[in-house]
Amino acid sequence: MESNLMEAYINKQQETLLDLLEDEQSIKNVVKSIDEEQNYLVCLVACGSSLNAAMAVKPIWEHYTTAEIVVCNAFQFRHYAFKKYQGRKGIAIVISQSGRSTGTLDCIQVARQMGLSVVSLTADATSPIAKAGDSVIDIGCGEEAIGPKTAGYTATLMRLIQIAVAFGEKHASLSRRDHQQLMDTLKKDLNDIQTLILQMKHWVKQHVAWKQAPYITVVGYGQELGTLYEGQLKLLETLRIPVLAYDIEEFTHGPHRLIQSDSFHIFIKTDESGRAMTDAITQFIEGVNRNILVLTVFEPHSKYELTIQCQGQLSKAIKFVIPFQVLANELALLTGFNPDTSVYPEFFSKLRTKTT
Ligand SMILES: O=P(O)(O)OC[C@H]1O[C@](O)(CO)[C@@H](O)[C@@H]1O
Repeated sequence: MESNLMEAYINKQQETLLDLLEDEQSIKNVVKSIDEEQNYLVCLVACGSSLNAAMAVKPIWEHYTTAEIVVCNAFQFRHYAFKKYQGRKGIAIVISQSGRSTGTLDCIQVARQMGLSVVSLTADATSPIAKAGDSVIDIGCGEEAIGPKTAGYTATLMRLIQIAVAFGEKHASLSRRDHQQLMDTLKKDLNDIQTLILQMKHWVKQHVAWKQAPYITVVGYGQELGTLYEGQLKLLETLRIPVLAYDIEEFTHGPHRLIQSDSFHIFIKTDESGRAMTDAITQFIEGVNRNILVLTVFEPHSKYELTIQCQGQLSKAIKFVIPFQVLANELALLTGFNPDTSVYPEFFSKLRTKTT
């Protein structure tokens, strides 16, 4: 029995992602219709967790396409991108899980004035953002009726990964066989999401002191920066305490002073260049407190480490965010706060950043 809606959304991710993986045709049709040239521009435009998803997949896009990939939040895009990119050939992929963020919607008109064609990526085919695009890709997760998004975030990631890989196949940087292999590995990697969720819930039960965290730092590097920002957003949306995300080396230039007897620290340790620095910092923190969690692709070599199994590169963005989602919901529930609750119900209508 699930305690709240957020838990239900977290739990439905494995099934949704595996279903999305089987549904590639709509993506291929849209990608086929895009007529890209040399020096092609792809702007990924979004707000909040949709922006974090764009950030998390940028390295995958850069790996499989030759396009210039620009990730831009909606405000920056509307007010500052025009001069820089006007006249360039390309597309804007306008991402909004609800399809109702007004700033993101306005970006569609700006993109057209810049000469870009627009692909809308949304979970609501009847939304203003779906209607305004030249073409629409359904995120396929249905409505997520609470503030802190989880299912919509990973479904967005999956769609953006599928589009990047479809571009790769179209331009023969990926053979059909390589494409199939990539997708088969991704499928295997996604098959144990539910186990990862249970593992994380077990971890929370053994670390209930984390519910008292006055603040948390989240540190990582390389391709995992988008995941870091999403992890930060999830924790602060539910726990409503400061959560600060830093690149590994940046953490050593000032933010290290946040290491105190009652501070809490999460690290993402992958097979890129920051591994040794992560080990050095966690060893240092251990001299001050024991409130450390290291999410890693490696076998655990200390009691702080929790291994996330990823055979392929495509699944990392999806799987590394799951522990943050579970932590965010379970710790908030332990504090007595249900993250399903709308904290300021009148906020969006007053600020007009979302239509109803
Ligand atoms: O993807 P959308 O629907 O445009 O929403 C952007 C952000 O707005 C929120 O719905 C509320 O701030 C977040 O949950 C989400 O990340």
